[in-house]
Amino acid sequence: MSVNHIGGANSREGSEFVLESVESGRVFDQDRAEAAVRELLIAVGEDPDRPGLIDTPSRVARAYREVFAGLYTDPDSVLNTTFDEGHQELVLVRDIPMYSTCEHHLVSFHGVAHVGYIPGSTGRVTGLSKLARLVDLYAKRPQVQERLTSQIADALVRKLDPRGVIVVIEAEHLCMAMRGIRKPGASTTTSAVRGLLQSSAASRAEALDLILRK
Ligand SMILES: Nc1nc2c(ncn2[C@@H]2O[C@H](COP(=O)(O)OP(=O)(O)OP(=O)(O)O)[C@@H](O)[C@H]2O)c(=O)[nH]1
Ligand SMILES: [Zn+2]
Repeated sequence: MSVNHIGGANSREGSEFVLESVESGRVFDQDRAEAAVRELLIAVGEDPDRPGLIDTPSRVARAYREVFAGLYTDPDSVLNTTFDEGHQELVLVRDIPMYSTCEHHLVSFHGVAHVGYIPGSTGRVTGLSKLARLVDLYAKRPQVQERLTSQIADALVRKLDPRGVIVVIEAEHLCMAMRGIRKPGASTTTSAVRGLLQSSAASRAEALDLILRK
């Protein structure tokens, strides 16, 4: 058996990879997930043995494994590539497509994330793609939008020691669109600001202007 923190600690004790949750230490269990989906189909009044559904439990289990892949990845491993550019101003990646899963209803909320930071005194920066990887990692967990936003900001603070961080997420929650209150098109915006982008209204306004500019 081996434990795989994708992109992180990766030990091999056999031929099979086991995905272990970074937070809980529990592993992804394909058989258990399949059994649970089969039970759910029965519970809603379906016949899981009819031809159209026969492969659905294993398919859904594999899909969940992918949708929750961020549980098995160490966030600190994502920002391991850093380089000193001496850059002291804002670095901002806008409109990063984001798909996450609402932990209350296990349906998608999706939209875009904007991630920016002002490097620390050393001017150390990270690869631009790493910002999108960080969004992906935290999005691919059972989430609420507020926590997702904060976790991205806090990981950047931890790893880059920046002067400031700003994360803004705009998303539509399918649990509000396809059921419940049924308000398709309603959009939720959350932000997390740290350091200079929290303490300086002028710096924050400048960053927000760049983020929200169409
Ligand atoms: N703050 C926050 N709320 C969320 C998020 N995702 C879903 N929710 C809300 O979580 C709440 C769960 O409320 P409950 O009353 O326990 O569940 P429910 O009966 O299904 O609620 P309704 O969706 O209003 O039908 C709902 O109001 C959802 O809109 C999120 O990311 N952040
Ligand atoms: Zn929900």
